[in-house]
Amino acid sequence: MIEFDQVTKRYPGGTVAVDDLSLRIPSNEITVFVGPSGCGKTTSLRMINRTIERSSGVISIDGEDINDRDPVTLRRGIGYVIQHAGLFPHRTVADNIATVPKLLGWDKRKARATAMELIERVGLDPKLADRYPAQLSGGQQQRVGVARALAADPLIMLMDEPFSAVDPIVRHQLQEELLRLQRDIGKTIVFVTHDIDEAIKLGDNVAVLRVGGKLAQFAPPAELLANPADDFVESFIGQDRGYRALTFLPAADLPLEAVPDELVIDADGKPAGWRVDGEVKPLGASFQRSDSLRAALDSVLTSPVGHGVCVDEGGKPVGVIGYAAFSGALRR
Ligand SMILES: Nc1ncnc2c1ncn2[C@@H]1O[C@H](COP(=O)(O)OP(=O)(O)OP(=O)(O)O)[C@@H](O)[C@H]1O
Repeated sequence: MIEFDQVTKRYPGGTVAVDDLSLRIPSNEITVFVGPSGCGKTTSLRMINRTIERSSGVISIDGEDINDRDPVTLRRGIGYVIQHAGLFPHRTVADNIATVPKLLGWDKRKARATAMELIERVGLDPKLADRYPAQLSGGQQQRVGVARALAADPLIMLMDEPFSAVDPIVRHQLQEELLRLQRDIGKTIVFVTHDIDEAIKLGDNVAVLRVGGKLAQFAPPAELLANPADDFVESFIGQDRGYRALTFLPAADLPLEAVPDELVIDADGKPAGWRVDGEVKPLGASFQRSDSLRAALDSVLTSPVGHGVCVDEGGKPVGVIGYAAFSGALRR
């Protein structure tokens, strides 16, 4: 766990970039710092690896004050990914990735083998290993940046707007890959973005900061969407928060109604459609208990009779729901 305890950063000249910040960043999860430009996100992030020194308060990692650690060793144990990847232009992809292993004195063969393994892990073609950064697309460069940060197998990864400089489609892919990668590696990731949608998509927890470096709210995405702490958080989240919250809430608690006779069941016991005025109409989408409320609502919206079908893992119907099931869903 990384803990901020009443941390303040005052730059020479008097700007208070971070003001009395206290929060606990859980291990093995993604925590996102989000907020408008100048609210102190980068400053907060960089105080963790001491590339910026705090003015007061304490930042600790697993209970140990980071100021008691040697900054160089501290930094080697913390991966760091920035916008535009920040790759060394005169080093190949493999050599860029092997930067920290080499600094740590690994032999060449081991460093190369680790680089090749990471190239595949972040979804890059191994043929790119001997290219230079300028010969890669923006999205590929970011993947190399992530691979480089992972090379020494750090417990913590700091990511500062890593996906901001690529187009929306590549950005979406990189976000998906980060989530996939994180399911395997389970690092403690602190991620900075100004994009609330990115924060909600990636974060297990989201810290919303306001200008002046004050924490406005620290909560999981579903909680943020359902219960914004104040008007600032609400307006920062933007429109459709009720609808967006459905993605994070489980369908498991929805009250199911009995399967009605109008549901047509095929020879395998699976739902095949709805009988409406003597005709069989297509079923629409079905959902499982383990899906989100969004999937459940989709099943209602796509049903010809306004009833979504809940199926078990074998695809057999266990009950149905109507629109009324969603009333008050966010207030539970
Ligand atoms: N080296 C510095 N010297 C003086 N003031 C600074 C310095 N670095 C940042 N600041 C100021 O501190 C405040 C917070 O900056 P910071 O870069 O942490 O914000 P941010 O939320 O990451 O912004 P952005 O989204 O625009 O990158 C800003 O007002 C900024 O101008």
